[in-house]
Amino acid sequence: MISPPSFAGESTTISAIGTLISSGNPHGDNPRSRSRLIPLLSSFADVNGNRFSQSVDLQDIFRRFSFDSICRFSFGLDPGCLSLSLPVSEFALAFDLASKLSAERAISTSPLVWKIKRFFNLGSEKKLKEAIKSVHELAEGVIRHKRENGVVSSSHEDLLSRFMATINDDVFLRDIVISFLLAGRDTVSSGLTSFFWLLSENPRVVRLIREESDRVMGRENEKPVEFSQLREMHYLQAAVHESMRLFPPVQFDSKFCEEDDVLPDGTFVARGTRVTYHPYAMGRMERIWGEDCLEFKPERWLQNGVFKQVNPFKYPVFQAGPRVCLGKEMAVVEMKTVALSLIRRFDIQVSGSGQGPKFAPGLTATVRGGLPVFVRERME
Ligand code: HEM
Repeated sequence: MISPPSFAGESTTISAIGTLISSGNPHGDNPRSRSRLIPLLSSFADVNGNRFSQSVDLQDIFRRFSFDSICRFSFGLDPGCLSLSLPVSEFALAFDLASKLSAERAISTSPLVWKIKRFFNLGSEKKLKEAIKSVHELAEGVIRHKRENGVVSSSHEDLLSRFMATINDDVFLRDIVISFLLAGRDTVSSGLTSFFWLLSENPRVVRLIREESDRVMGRENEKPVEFSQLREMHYLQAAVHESMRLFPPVQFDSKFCEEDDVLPDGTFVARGTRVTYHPYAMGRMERIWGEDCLEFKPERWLQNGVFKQVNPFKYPVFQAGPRVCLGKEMAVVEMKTVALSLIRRFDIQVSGSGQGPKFAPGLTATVRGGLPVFVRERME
């Protein structure tokens, strides 16, 4: 039986994430090539620290971060997408294309259209087939690399090694690699991207997060946050949850009914029916969240200053019931650690903000055109 992704323990997760945020050179290679989140954003921040200068696509940076992070955590590999040169990862590109084309299938007017294209190997279906082939080859490469480097039997530190120690089926292992990339990469970067858009519109929330973290960690403390400190930051926890209420990374999700069934409210669902739950719509329903449902208000999650979790069926951002997200805790810890390290260090302003983000079709919410921001060293 494989343990869920939090097997390494939250404090281990934090230290692995911390390496990606600020470290130079974990393997003794060229420090420039291993620059991470803070050095990368510093390179875009205004040198005098007193005005905003060039803009950078924060969504792209977060996608690179979460790709490096999930590869390290799940496969013990480091693709180095956060290097200062912002290298293009073949794996990430093929993966993005396959996700985009799969999502476009779901919104096509009739499944007949893509089925005909697939049959004749035409247009988007031809491209999808090629992208899937690349993803498969690259995922198989990850497994081969681990076998050749002999890390499987000695190290169980990453998830893939754990699977490889007990499972010999290469197709199964390949699908594990792909599932974890899909589940853990774009979701976290999407959550962070929307959070920074909301923060840019709500400086009051930034101020309160800073005040809370200064109280817990000390104003001048530049060390990475510790897990015990993170647990004390109820306002930050509330702000991250509130952000995903309004902008859930998985905006909607469908299931197909295997047998005739009846929903708890008495609705009959025939076998084969597609049933969709919609966290994006639910997060904006007055009936569920009250009259102020469209406001970004972390306080709604606090009772006497303490974060209060809500029923996952009211807030199905991570699904609910037996198929709830296995990486939920890790994802929230990752988001809080990254957000905090940037909020404490930089002032980040979305360029041309005012309009809400517009999303591109995809399996996870992706802002069309990215999230251009200006960065400067923190002023207050
Ligand atoms: C903010 C970040 C995340 C969000 C919003 C999120 C959301 C979700 C949702 C909605 C599902 C259900 C999908 C479905 O039933 O079709 C799911 C499943 C899953 N997630 Fe996450 N996820 C996040 C991050 C992660 C991370 C970082 C990992 C791994 C390290 C992960 C691993 C998984 C796995 C393995 C499943 C499948 C569980 C199963 O089917 O039993 N997730 N996630």
